[in-house]
Amino acid sequence: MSNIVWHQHSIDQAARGAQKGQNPVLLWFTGLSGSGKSTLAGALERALFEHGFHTYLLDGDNVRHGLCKDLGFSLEDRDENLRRVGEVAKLMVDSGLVVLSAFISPTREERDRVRALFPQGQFIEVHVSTPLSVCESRDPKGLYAKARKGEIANFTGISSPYEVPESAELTIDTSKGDLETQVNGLLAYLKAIEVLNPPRQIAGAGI
Ligand SMILES: Nc1ncnc2c1ncn2[C@@H]1O[C@H](COP(=O)(O)OS(=O)(=O)O)[C@@H](OP(=O)(O)O)[C@H]1O
Ligand SMILES: Nc1ncnc2c1ncn2[C@@H]1O[C@H](COP(=O)(O)OP(=O)(O)O)[C@@H](O)[C@H]1O
Repeated sequence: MSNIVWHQHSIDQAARGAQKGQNPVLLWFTGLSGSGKSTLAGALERALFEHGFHTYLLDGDNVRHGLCKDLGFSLEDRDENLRRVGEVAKLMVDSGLVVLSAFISPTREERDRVRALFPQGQFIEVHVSTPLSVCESRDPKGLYAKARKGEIANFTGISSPYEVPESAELTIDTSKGDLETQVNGLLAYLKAIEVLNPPRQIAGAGI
């Protein structure tokens, strides 16, 4: 690595964000399987998209079909999964996007490693805190039933740990309230931290 020097290009993250009329951030949804990460992140992305914002949603199930198709669910493989996702999310934020991600991301160390890739305030951890009992009763993919029967090894919450975040920016339990209220709460948060209402002018660009 010592022979590789960072090349600073003239178009930077601030310019790309300003062109899109937004301040780029990463919204990191973490929680048990079935807690509602994909549903919440998907509904928030739709609301942002419909308001004209430029977004991208990285979803665990989808990323594991391509970029991370070689990885399983040991703690080492999850670490590598989240390392790759963190780096991809960083590039996407650098491109000026509002990035959303939906990964179980079961350990504090993994989540903090991704957080450390970003300046203060740009990584927003959303703990989807729906209790295990509710996630298990939902079981939309039948995975909990299989895990209980021992047919899936290392299943989060059953035979593999989930470490509850200690300092998430937001916590949402999807067994309480409705999706619309939860999405409105997220939008209000993004508005309060000025992701949604930055100046749109690019100084000196003549446009
Ligand atoms: N052993 C085991 N444990 C947990 N989850 C499992 C497992 N095997 C398969 N699945 C399915 O994979 C989805 C989780 O992938 P992630 O990339 O989000 O996991 S991780 O962040 O690397 O821990 C997860 O998707 P979600 O239900 O959307 O969370 C499951 O459908
Ligand atoms: N906000 C919500 N309110 C009520 N039920 C929800 C909500 N979000 C998800 N669900 C239910 O939970 C199930 C799992 O949601 P999903 O988004 O796939 O979770 P995850 O991505 O965390 O695995 C869905 O099929 C749905 O029935």
